[in-house]
Amino acid sequence: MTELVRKTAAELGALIASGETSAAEVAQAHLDRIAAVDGQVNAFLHVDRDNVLAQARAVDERRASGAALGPLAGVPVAHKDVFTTRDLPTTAGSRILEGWRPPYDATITRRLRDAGLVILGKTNMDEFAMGSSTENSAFGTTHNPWDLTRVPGGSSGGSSAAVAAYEAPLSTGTDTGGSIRQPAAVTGIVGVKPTYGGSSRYGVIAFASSLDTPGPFARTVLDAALLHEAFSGHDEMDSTSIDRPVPPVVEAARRADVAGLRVGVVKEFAGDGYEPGVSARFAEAVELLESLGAKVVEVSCPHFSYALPAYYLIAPSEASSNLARFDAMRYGLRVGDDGTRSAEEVMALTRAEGFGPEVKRRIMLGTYALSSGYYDAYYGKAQQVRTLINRDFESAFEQVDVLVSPTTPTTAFPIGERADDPMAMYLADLCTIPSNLTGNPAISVPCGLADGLPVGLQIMAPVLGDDRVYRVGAAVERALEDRWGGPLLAEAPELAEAAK
Ligand SMILES: NC(=O)C[C@H](N)C(=O)O
Repeated sequence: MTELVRKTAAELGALIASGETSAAEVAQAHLDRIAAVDGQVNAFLHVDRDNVLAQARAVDERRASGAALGPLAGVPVAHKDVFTTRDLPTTAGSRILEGWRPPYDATITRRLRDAGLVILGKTNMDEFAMGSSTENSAFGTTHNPWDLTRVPGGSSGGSSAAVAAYEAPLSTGTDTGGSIRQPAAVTGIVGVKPTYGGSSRYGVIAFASSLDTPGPFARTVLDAALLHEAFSGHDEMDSTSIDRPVPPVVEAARRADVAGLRVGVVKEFAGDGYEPGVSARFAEAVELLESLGAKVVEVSCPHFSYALPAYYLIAPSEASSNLARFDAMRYGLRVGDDGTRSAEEVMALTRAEGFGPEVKRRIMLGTYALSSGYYDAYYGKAQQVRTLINRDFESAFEQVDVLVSPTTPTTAFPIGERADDPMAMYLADLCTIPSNLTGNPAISVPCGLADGLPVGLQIMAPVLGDDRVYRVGAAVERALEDRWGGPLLAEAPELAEAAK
């Protein structure tokens, strides 16, 4: 592994800006790393080497011609395969979109291109972002770089694995119920769910539109903040985009202090179902915050226990509506269209073959929850629970500045362990779902190892208080790195590199 792929995005940006290295060299180093390890990790679904090098050379030319470029110009980024890219396929991990080439870029894709970031490729994911392990991808499972027999989390597991395996310094994901924070936690990296509406959903293939939130993955809190800042800001193409200044996340990540901050420990997120190693690392992180000058109190959020069941009514309901667009006429797969069948028959055959079992399960759940006679009992009730969870957050944030919990109750589980047990899979998002239901920002930062596997600390803040999660996350990162003598990821076993 070359030194270049171990650098942070901030370091790479500075090295490229000073001319010590070029965007082309950085891109080549990452392409070599992908070639050497992705056969084992399977983080990427699409990589177009020539296109990567052409993008990098174009950035080097822009710089040579004196163009003013941002701090991440020339730095590679990998996109979850749910962001449309006009020069690469976009499948959302589904057979139904296999081979689809979007005619346009998502706003986030376009903004990062304009800022000079180089798109390395598209990463694997659970089909339509439904899952917590990437095992629901139609294109094979991604492996956790810490232990290749385990999952990298999900649904954005390709993006977390790519960053943890040094195949990319930065990646994007989407978090509907935890799909950025949970994979970040179990691969020992940083992942952020911004405030809902703070990151554009335009060109992001929709799962549950009132919950879907694009966000960054990185190996440091500062890198995540730099990426967050680079793609954020109001987007008139997304009707739920917030027209307010972007919270000062980079400044907050540099500030990295917690003195005088009030930190609330969520009482409901402990006990049965939490691995002892996860609870122990979490308790130590809370002590650390106290030793850094934070005032720690326990806070009760009584309705958080209903978040998971409410989510599994709301998210499938929205999905059943959003996924109706895959009708065999407009995009991707078309099965049985031999001139003898009606459009309805072709649609039914295509959807039966094109969607995997988890997607079908959710379409059925959602269609049922929205059906006449059941709507008020299920969907309507779940929306009321959402209001109660929002009130829990509001009253908590009258007492404290941030809330903390473990990101997910367990470390990375073995591939196959939960594949046939959807309920066990859903529990991975127990602690992350409340902030999706209400739009609050939250981060996961590494807080240690349990039996050799990474544990994540979740920090949640009030809506539009994204800077606060970066400030506290960076303080924890700095203090733990001082204690450990370096980043947690340095503890990960080296992956064997395939010969060229
Ligand atoms: N997509 C997500 O953010 C969450 C979740 N694991 C789900 O399956 O719905």
